[in-house]
Amino acid sequence: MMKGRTTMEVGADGVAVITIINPPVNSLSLDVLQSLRASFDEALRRNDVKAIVVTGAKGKFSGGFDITAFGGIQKGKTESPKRGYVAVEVLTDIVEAARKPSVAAIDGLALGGGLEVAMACHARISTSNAQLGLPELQLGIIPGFGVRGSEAHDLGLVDAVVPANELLSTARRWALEIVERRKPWVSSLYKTDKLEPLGEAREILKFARAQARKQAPNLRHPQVCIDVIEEGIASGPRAGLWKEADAFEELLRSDTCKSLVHIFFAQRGTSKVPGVTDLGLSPRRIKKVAVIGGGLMGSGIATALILSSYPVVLKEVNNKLLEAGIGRVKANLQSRVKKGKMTEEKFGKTMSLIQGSLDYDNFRDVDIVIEAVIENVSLKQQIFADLEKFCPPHCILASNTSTIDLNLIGEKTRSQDRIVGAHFFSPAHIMPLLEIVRTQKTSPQVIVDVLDLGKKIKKTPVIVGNCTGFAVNRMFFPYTQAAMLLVEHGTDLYKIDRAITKFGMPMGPFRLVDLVGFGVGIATAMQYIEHFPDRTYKSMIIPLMQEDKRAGESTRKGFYLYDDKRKASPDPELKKYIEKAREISGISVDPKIANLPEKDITEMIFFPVVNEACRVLAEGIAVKASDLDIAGVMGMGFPPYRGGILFWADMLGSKYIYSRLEEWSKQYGGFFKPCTYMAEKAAKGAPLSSGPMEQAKSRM
Ligand SMILES: C[C@H](O)CC(=O)SCCNC(=O)CCNC(=O)[C@H](O)C(C)(C)COP(=O)(O)OP(=O)(O)OC[C@H]1O[C@@H](n2cnc3c(N)ncnc32)[C@H](O)[C@@H]1OP(=O)(O)O
Repeated sequence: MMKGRTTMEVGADGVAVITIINPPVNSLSLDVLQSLRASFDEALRRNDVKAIVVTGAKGKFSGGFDITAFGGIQKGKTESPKRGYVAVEVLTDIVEAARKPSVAAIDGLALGGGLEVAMACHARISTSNAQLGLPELQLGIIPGFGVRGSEAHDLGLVDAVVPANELLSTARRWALEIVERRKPWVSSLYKTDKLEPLGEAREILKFARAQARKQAPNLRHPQVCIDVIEEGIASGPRAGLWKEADAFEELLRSDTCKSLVHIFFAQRGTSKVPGVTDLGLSPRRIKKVAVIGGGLMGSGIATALILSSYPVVLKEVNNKLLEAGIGRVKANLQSRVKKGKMTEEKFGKTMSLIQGSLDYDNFRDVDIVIEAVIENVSLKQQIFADLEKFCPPHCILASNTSTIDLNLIGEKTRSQDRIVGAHFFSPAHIMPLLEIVRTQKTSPQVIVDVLDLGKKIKKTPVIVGNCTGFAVNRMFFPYTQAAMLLVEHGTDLYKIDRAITKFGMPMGPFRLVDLVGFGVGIATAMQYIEHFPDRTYKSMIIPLMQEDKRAGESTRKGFYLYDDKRKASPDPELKKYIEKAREISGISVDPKIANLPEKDITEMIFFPVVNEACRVLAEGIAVKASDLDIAGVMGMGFPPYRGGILFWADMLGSKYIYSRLEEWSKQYGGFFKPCTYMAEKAAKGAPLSSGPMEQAKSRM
């Protein structure tokens, strides 16, 4: 079956309009490229065609090369096109070198290969809002940036910006004016007016290389991108094109590219949930939201909502707390103003969307309530019973709890079908993940509504089942515990944080505990001790430190010491707490663990996380492995270029991970014991992400 095509219509003015058609984003499949080539051949052959306009159907120029084709090439199922086929043969030798001029008419988007098609034309006309960019670095290939049409005009990337309804007529006229030599006939490939002399260019590239190394030390493709640019500048455009073709072929097969392409589709796949999103339900419109609790989480959630233009009622129990809550929202927005991301006018408008309240009077017309009070079961039960009385019967009742069973929260109501978890990650107006927790009674309509709200406030929603810690906190509880175990057995704690940040996490486990605060750390550890006693590593390090009034960054002392600027530095005093903790647990320093190489540190920290992710998958808490990959990337900052926790694990192989965990569990105890699911996968040499073998008893 053909995957996309182009059409060509020749007008009385002698302009052939070639339209790319491949919904939903007019991506450039090989079929589209073949057809583009055929349309160009025909336009060049026909005597009634003087000039060409290239555009995309339904207001989108093109979203770039067809990413779905990458998977086939990477797995060796489909052949990749001949070396240089796209960039040299089609775009340069047919489009750019054509005897008749072409103009790109760009609306919506021109990304990646889409922008390259536009660049191969001899002029570009765009709408002011069109999105132009080369986002390929995000896929592990080259290169990457993006601008809007009007900015592209300032940069000289497009030649004119016009309203959408004048786009085609302007492009046609422009194309004819090139024929008549009233407008310049420009080949982008040979343009040099923005290039510095070679020596200077090399200095700039050297600087760019250093910057890229600093920002992305684990990534090779940004460096390759710079190599290709240098080749183009030093040896000429065609040499650059061929180097690009070779680099593309190589990078396409890299683990980084495979991981990032996986993340691209996994992210879009989180909102596809069998039995929920395939029932034909449309999301109901949410006009007004209430948030209960103006603490750190509540104020962050309220900020996220008003930033996306939702009117919000923020409820607190007294004036003082209410003022503090609204003050936090204000501070969140002010920080955007300071960074130049928000104008004063927009600040005022956004703040006007929030209304404080001390009672439920303003709850009579809200469509969803998000409760974000402290983690106290009876308090939450009371709130939900009140909500049932004061809110309209259609209103969704959501809780931001990170640990408490939702069935328990809704126990005193008859509204179980509209109770749902909306678990945000702190800071809620910044972190991109939203865990939507459903119980067996939550109605699909409610889930569809919350999914839609999540997307509207620019979160990536992941739907999970109800259990202690849900998906993210549950998968990652062994992250800190493994770190404590290693320290008690002799690894230097700062070495652990260094190894883990080198791996690509935004911060190591100790820096993270400092940030979260020891109070929260101990409270959640208690939950794990209660619910997963067989595999919780109990260390006294944190409680001992807390007794000494060290409670993390907020007290300026935790595993690190913090100065006025929140800069962390190691503290030699920690030794005494670690030694005391060892005394209590009866553990002595193991020379092997004291001298662990970084690779082993990383594995001993992350394989228990993989193990727990397997349990979450086997229990049906997540619908599919890729949802857990996204949850870890968006909620914990697991490096996307490693594809997410289970994707990464599968690259190492289930057998290897299982054997390492087995070995450690014999030496260091049940904390490392591989779960049954992993044992079964390893025995068959099957990928961990392949899902439960028997129908898992779904907890959703
Ligand atoms: C040779 C070149 O250098 C190589 C390349 O061109 S590589 C490709 C470069 N292009 C990109 O990276 C763009 C990737 N796409 C995007 O950023 C976004 O999808 C977008 C901005 C185009 C649209 O975003 P949005 O409107 O939010 O819709 P979104 O849900 O992301 O996409 C809609 C659908 O189009 C698909 N899609 C988007 N871009 C695609 C592409 N380039 N190829 C194939 N499918 C694509 C998505 O998978 C999704 O499919 P689904 O409905 O089955 O889930």
